[in-house]
Amino acid sequence: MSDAAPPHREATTTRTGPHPGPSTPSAEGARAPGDGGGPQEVRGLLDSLGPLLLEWLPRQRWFAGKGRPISGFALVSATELLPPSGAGPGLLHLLVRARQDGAGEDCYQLLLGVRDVLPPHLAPALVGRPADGPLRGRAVYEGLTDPRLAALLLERLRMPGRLGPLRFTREPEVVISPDLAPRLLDAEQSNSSAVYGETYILKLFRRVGPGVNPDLELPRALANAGCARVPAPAAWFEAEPPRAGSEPMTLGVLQPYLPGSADGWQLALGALAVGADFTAPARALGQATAEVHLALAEALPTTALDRHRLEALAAAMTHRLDAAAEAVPALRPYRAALCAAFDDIAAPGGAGRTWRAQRIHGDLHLGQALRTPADGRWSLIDFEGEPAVPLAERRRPQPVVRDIAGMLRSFDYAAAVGRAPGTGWADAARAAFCEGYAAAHPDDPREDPRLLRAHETDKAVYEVLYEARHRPDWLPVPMSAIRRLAEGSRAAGGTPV
Ligand SMILES: Nc1ncnc2c1ncn2[C@@H]1O[C@H](COP(=O)(O)OP(=O)(O)O)[C@@H](O)[C@H]1O
Ligand SMILES: O=P(O)(O)O[C@H]1O[C@H](CO)[C@@H](O[C@H]2O[C@H](CO)[C@@H](O)[C@H](O)[C@H]2O)[C@H](O)[C@H]1O
Repeated sequence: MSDAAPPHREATTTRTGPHPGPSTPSAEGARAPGDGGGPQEVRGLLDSLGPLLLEWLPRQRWFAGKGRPISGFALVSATELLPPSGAGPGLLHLLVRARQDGAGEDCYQLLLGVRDVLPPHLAPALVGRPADGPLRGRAVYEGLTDPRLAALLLERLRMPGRLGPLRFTREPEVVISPDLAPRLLDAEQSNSSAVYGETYILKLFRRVGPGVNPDLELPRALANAGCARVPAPAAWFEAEPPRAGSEPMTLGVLQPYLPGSADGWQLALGALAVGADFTAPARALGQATAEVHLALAEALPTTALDRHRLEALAAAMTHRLDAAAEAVPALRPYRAALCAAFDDIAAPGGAGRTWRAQRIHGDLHLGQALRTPADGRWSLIDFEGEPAVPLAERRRPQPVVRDIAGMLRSFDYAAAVGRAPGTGWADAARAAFCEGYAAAHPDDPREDPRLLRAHETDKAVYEVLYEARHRPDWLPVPMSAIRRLAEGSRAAGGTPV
């Protein structure tokens, strides 16, 4: 296939056949809808959906490759969860690789409804009508928006088992009642979630890859360790590995829904709107975070953060900064000053004392903490880590300071978005969070300001890239932190964050 081929055409003809390229799983691993659909039918399916996906996929909030055109698709698997019958909808589960020039490939999970006639309330969910192929002329739409189809997915989790490459598992002691009415969350998300009868929430991962997703792995480990700060997975589903020797892909996790809960972001903005301080909730959140860290360190392996690892950490932070500055030129004037914060931790005695690395949340911010109104108790959710980071990296042990820095940045974000006058509100919330953490954990993050500053800098760099890609209007929020952190770094000896 010529690289000069128009993307539209290429997308319809790329690697759907039985002889995929080296990085593409074999189409023998792909299942076509209907009974025993072979490679011909598989090829026909993606050929006809390709042009529609080319338009639709980049518009989805959860599409990770924003700003880079898609140059081709490859089908990893196609499973018919429900065949269309008469006026009833069908449900097709697809794993599709999208290739982007210069950016490799990402595998996405799609749940597509299929109907001859799309009812008006589902019209906004339309992906399109294929011009040819097995779905020719039918309405193909985002399946989770259709309550009948979302209900079907819960039914699969309720009655576990296998279907083609898909494997549904339920914790043996969990009983899921039938007929829990579904509703799709319309939150700005990296994935998609459906709530069932205010009892369960199913998170459907969108960008998927081989290996257990930490958002299943860590909450399960925490539940087994008796930590009640995290909703325990009740059921989940995976895809069998497309290649021998590779690991299954986690596709979705069902967990108890915390009804009436509000997330820390909403609560912080609410407090800012009425000029209230946030120190009591921040202190409690620090304590909850410490409890989760302690439980993770008990449940899963830890390692010492020795000099060699600190050097590797500093090098990785510098590398991320360079990649971000490549994409966001506004970062470039601050590069040298920001690098100094990373170099600081690699210098002898840079992290004041020896810390340990362990499994952590990985993308902790106020939106990942839910508080239930009845008892004011905080729970943590979404242990997936930073969506842009490769899975293997997200599953590595890291210093707990990374999570702490994430939450400290979040207080700063809230203060900026909630237009706090001056830095007092954020400073007080940040201090209270650290106090709460230190009261419940033997390690006090304030004892090592250089390690904390390096992590806060690294997080702010990540946020600059995140905002540039997803919410350009918000770019000034992390950029003002970048300026402050660079200033602190330039000042002799640096200013503790
Ligand atoms: N157990 C839960 N109980 C109540 N609401 C939840 C629960 N889990 C997630 N949510 C809601 O769903 C939203 C998205 O969940 P999250 O796991 O953060 O998804 P994503 O990774 O796609 O951002 C959260 O912001 C929260 O409002
Ligand atoms: O919740 P996700 O796992 O999708 O995390 C991503 O999106 C977050 C925004 O929703 C982003 O968080 C940034 O914005 C928050 C305010 O909306 C702020 O509280 C965080 O501190 C800030 O990092 C997160 O970085 C990103 O990975």
